[in-house]
Amino acid sequence: MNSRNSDRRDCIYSCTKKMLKVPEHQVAGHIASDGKLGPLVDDQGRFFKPLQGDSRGEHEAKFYESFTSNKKVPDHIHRYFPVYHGTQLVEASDGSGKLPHLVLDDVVSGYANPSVMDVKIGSRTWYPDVSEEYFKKCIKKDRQTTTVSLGFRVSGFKIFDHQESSFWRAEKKLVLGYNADGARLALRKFVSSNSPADSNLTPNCAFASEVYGGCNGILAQLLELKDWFETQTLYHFNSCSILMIYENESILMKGGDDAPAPRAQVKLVDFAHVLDGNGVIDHNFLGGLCSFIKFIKDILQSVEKHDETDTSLLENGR
Ligand SMILES: O=P(O)(O)O[C@@H]1[C@@H](OP(=O)(O)O)[C@H](OP(=O)(O)O)[C@H](O)[C@H](OP(=O)(O)O)[C@H]1OP(=O)(O)O
Ligand SMILES: Nc1ncnc2c1ncn2[C@@H]1O[C@H](COP(=O)(O)OP(=O)(O)O)[C@@H](O)[C@H]1O
Repeated sequence: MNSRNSDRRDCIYSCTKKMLKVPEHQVAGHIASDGKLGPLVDDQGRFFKPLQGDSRGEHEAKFYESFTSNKKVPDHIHRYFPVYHGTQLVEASDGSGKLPHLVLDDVVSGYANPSVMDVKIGSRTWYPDVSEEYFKKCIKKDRQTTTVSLGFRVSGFKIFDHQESSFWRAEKKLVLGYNADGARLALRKFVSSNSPADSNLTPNCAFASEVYGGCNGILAQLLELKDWFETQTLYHFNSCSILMIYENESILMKGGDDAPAPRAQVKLVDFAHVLDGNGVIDHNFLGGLCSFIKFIKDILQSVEKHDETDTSLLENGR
């Protein structure tokens, strides 16, 4: 491919003449490659998600409009959602001309080398009144993945590999084939410093305490979300994902004067299937979230146990 063609593929100009690119850190969903329709990002920290057909896009835009102005949602919960900046006509990634896109904050834009994981929450991705065809498609995938058995499934992830100074991306086919052990291993691998590419290595969970643990870590954020989900009856978050993001360079610099915090973040994304809660708890999301939290807690406990054993061996001079 000559460089002009490759420039055309990766860089698309919007109506405002801002350079838009295929997101480097997208880990799941529809991807804007090979002439397909998918999200784009600019260099100002904005994420442009094309409104999907068959009303899903309109539905997601309506959710953001409602959620953004909903005074019943506490401020500390708003921070778990990407900031919404309305919709905008943008040159679509599939070359089909200008299409409406949701304009969102790009939640990974502040990171140089983010590790990112998308986990779809809930023990079912279908919901009442969907078409028979959609129901069948969803239930098939829900049974084939850990959605039914665990109440969540890993949809995709990438890790910044320090040894190689490059990103390692989990293969989508393998990720969708995980059973409970596979999901557990992926969650351990996500916070490990040993080579993700080597499937024979046991993940060392070197970053687990800093990323999953601590008062600002992933677990604390998930627990804050759980608190809200235990009482909120405003929305039902069908087929919605939790994104986990952190930067591991900062952890490796620990102890250094300039060492920044790992900035472990939880964000919720994908609201194409959100329904009104109608005064009913979102049991599907809440149940999945509790199960996911248990997996994260178990990893933290196993790391703490390991550290305690090391300390007692040292104290006993062994
Ligand atoms: O197209 P597929 O089969 O990859 O399915 C998409 C899912 O990919 P998956 O293979 O489960 O990781 C995809 O899941 P992720 O975002 O990858 O977790 C979505 O569920 C997507 O539907 P929607 O945009 O939320 O309405 C799904 O898209 P639709 O097929 O519903 O358009
Ligand atoms: N606001 C955002 N900022 C950065 N990345 C995002 C944002 N929203 C979604 N993503 C990335 O795009 C992926 C797919 O998003 P999603 O909304 O689920 O799309 P789809 O509807 O195609 O499944 C996520 O896994 C994440 O990597």
